[in-house]
Amino acid sequence: MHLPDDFIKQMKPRLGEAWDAFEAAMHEPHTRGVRFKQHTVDTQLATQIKANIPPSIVPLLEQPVPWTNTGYYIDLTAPLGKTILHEVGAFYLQEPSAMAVAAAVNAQPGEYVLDLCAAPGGKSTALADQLSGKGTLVVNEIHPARVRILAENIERMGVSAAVVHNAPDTLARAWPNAFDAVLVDAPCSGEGMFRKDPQAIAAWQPDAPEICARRQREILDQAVQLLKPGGRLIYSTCTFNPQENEQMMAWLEDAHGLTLIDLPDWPGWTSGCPDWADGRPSLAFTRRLWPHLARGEGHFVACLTKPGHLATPAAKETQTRERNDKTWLDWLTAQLHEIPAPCLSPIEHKNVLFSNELGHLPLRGVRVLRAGTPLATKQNNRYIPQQALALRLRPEQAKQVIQLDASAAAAYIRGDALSYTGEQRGYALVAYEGFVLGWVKAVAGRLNNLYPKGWRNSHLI
Ligand SMILES: C[S@@+](CC[C@H](N)C(=O)[O-])C[C@H]1O[C@@H](n2cnc3c(N)ncnc32)[C@H](O)[C@@H]1O
Repeated sequence: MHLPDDFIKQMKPRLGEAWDAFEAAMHEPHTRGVRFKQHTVDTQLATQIKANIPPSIVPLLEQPVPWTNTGYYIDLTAPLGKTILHEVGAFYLQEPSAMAVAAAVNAQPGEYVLDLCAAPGGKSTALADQLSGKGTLVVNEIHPARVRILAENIERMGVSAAVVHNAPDTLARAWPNAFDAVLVDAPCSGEGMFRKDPQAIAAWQPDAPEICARRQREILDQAVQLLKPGGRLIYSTCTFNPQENEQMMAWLEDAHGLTLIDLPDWPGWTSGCPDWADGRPSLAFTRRLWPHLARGEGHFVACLTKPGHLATPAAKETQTRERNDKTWLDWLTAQLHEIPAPCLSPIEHKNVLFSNELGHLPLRGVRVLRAGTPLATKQNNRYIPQQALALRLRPEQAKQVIQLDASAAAAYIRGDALSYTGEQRGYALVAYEGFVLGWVKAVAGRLNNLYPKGWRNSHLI
């Protein structure tokens, strides 16, 4: 790997004595990580978390990522992306330093949270875990192809969120002062991706930091409008230069009157460098991960508050066709012990019921890819459950659950019918190692496989 000459020219004088260690680390192999769903975790202690992870995955884990309680380092060759459990959203493969961003957001159940630059969804899926189904999570992506990948990951990970597809200024016009927390995981010059992705090196130009900074200022102008007074703006990049980091935060404090607040001292992270901007002490409240100081590719994270006090949400503006429909509620109650709140009053579109994840946010003026996840298809007043509903559920939430072993789980994901000697009849969830795989319809002697045809796969382990 050859670092761009102009990158060396820019960074070497800044890093001074630390340059040699940084350069040596940039020639080491990159790091790789996996983040488990919060609901697999019933303790804060990393050593005990492992006990709640699917047994077949445990041997593939190295040590915990120290700044999160749900992440582990994994070997570059660990085939986690090819497993059945990855397919059904038991975990998300994520670059370890990126895992700190959700910790900085620290979303609280009940909050309105916006992930403004969300695709492919690494941080969105972590924010959803923090909200644990209580609150409103909106994930936005401007790029048409990337928003589809985001929606797929939201569905695969069983996330309670609305997926929207807009430029930030459109959202700011539609939803001013609407969010308790807005995450701007900004498009950046990607210097922290150099080890992992040779294309990031090829795409880097000497003026990349300045070009990216211009775009980041435009996004941040809109992000501030979207925040409630007193709300939090979390900003992150995976790049090293100060134009997109400390200098951007100094600009944000001055241009919009926001105030930087101190972030936790995550092990191995350092404070941002005030001297790389105008020396203001508040820049030390930001955090940086350097690859020569901690195991990760590199990240910058900051959290700021908007002046004012958090107020109550704007009045509800109902534009959706909500269904407090008895047949639907009866059907849901017959299937589930515990019904996720957004599933109670779904939105119907072309005979498919979608969970309603937008809370009080009005739909007018916003391009919505999915107001929620598909729950069921309606056919002659009967409901056929959708895969996305299954993936939102924990096995214990359903009235009928059939546990599968590894070979039956593989057969299910392939799309095979499964023989069955049990007593359950009708729709049931099938689960493997504590995670829901999908729906079956149990009849005498057989489980009819409802795993969607387009998802079936014979090559998973
Ligand atoms: C660093 S990536 C986000 C990664 C994501 N948060 C995750 O954790 O998976 C930045 C995203 O911003 C999007 N983006 C690019 N230009 C944008 C703009 N002008 N406004 C908003 N988002 C933009 C990119 O398409 C990209 O998906």
